[in-house]
Amino acid sequence: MTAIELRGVTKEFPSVTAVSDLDLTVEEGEVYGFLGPNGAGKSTTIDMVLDLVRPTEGTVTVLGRDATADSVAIRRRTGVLPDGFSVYDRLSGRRHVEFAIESKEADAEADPVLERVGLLEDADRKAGGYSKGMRQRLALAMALVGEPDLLILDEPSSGLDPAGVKDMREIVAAEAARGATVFFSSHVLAQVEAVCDRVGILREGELVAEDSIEGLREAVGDGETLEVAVDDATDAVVDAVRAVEGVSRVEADGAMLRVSCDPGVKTRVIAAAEDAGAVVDDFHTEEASLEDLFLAYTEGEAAPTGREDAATGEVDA
Ligand SMILES: Nc1ncnc2c1ncn2[C@@H]1O[C@H](COP(=O)(O)OP(=O)(O)OP(=O)(O)O)[C@@H](O)[C@H]1O
Repeated sequence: MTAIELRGVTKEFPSVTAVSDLDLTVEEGEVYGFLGPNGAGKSTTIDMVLDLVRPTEGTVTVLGRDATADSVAIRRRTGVLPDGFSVYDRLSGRRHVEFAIESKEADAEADPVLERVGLLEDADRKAGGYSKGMRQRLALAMALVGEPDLLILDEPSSGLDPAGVKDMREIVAAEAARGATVFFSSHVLAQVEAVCDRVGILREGELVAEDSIEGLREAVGDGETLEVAVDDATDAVVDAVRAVEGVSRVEADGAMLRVSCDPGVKTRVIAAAEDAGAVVDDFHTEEASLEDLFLAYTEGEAAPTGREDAATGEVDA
């Protein structure tokens, strides 16, 4: 069974098409990162999965059920951490979790889940006095109630300090290990890289890439940057390196050369620099960061070749 399946889903608002003919499949047990720039249609997609918004066209199936017809049953097996969660100021943290237990009719106690998110000591305080990070931990606690089959986390690390981000990452890993599916939308790309098996990148309502991070790196192609520390990055050295086959770009910053090149031409780059009179002190390669990949897929003409294949999921990981 797939956890989330969208087929030909379009959502038109009066002035904008937020999601356009979207096909998306999230397998059971998968941690799926959902990325895209502002306004790409991520929240609208999540809202359709949760039946808060109805598609103009297409079908949404969640945990094997129709998202519209069976929304109550789906909600009972789904934990949601919404973007911009607001607390009931006068209720305690514990009361919030109890409320989640009651509304899901879960056979669960509040304290273990409060402890899991690090809020047990503050559980009896009014949530109105919680810090932003504490509110986010509370939202996560409510999402975790009743061991849901599907966790939908919209910007889960928002407002969390580094310790909170680490806790959240460990909780996502533990939930996945227990067999839950996690659908994770985020702008914090390092988070996505750390926890997700696969990512989908949405752009103007369409899925422009879907693969493992590794697969996306390969699809982008020239994902490698070689940093070479030399005694003196003269014009002659830069020109010699630029002339090496497989080098697409060279930047000189003081005594540091940054070389964008195909994998496998490293040795020739170093040799060319030395032949041109440079003394190479040190070198190392950097893989394309997720930021680089994200920009490559979402910014205008810079979209990489292979994107069309990636969009149909045909790029091998
Ligand atoms: N209720 C609505 N009425 C009209 N337009 C809407 C509505 N909800 C969303 N939109 C529009 O649909 C498009 C997609 O918005 P959406 O909130 O889904 O994007 P997003 O990827 O979640 O963005 P962000 O990262 O900024 O939260 C935007 O152009 C937005 O203005």
